[in-house]
Amino acid sequence: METTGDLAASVRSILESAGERGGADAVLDVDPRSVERALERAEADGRVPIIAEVKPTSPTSDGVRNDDPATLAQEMVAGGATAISVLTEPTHFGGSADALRDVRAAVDVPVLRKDFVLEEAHLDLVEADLVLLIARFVDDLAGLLAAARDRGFQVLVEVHDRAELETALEAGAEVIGVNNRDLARLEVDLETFESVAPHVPDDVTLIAESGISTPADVRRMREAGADALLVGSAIMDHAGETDGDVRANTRRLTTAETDTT
Ligand SMILES: O=C(O)c1ccccc1NCC(=O)[C@H](O)[C@H](O)COP(=O)(O)O
Repeated sequence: METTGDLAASVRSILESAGERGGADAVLDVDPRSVERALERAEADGRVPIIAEVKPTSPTSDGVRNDDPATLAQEMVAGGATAISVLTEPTHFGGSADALRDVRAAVDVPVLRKDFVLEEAHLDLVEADLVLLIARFVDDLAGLLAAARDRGFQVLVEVHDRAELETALEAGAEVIGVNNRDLARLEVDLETFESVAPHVPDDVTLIAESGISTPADVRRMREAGADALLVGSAIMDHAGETDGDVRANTRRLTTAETDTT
């Protein structure tokens, strides 16, 4: 696992906290909502498949939103979101397992657990339909992927470059996210997705992550091959530039391919 290399101080701190967090007493047995079917439904409806993220704050956010996570998620679904991502990391993102439980009970779309899962016991914190594994931070990606699937989770493996993509493919990942955020400087660059996407096999579900703000960004990522897009900040609007209307912010992105005005 990469812990000391070229990483922002906040990311090193996130990893330290993650390493100290325990697991749970029982091994989970999840009955997941299908991500593939949710994507098919969105495409059939003419909605851009957006995974909208309940992200109270983050090291790069301009503020904190303390709204009820379940209400936020319902508003995102009303705006056309295909799935919901919920941060469960507590110390840097304001997330919690309870938030994810509440969200999953309040919506009927798949819910992604967004966290820094480093070892098998971390998987058992809370049920979700999809769990994130970050290729760079996991020692035995194939082993953790298998452990997650054994519990019933679908797995999103996050990569940032070609080498991490190869690691993910060798481990058997079927859903891959390319993170446009560079974890050394925490800057986003949509060219990251554009440079990695052509090397992803067609049978992999491909997700563009981070830094997607506008309908033009959505169209750009879709043209580069994204089957779905993970969006947090532009929907949460921590700075309150859009009156915090997450339904409208989600709708602006889910309609990006039909409303080009
Ligand atoms: O968002 C951050 O500030 C951040 C900092 C350090 C590590 C990870 C971080 N974000 C995690 C994510 O993957 C994003 O929340 C997600 O991709 C959505 O990104 P965005 O739409 O840019 O909020």
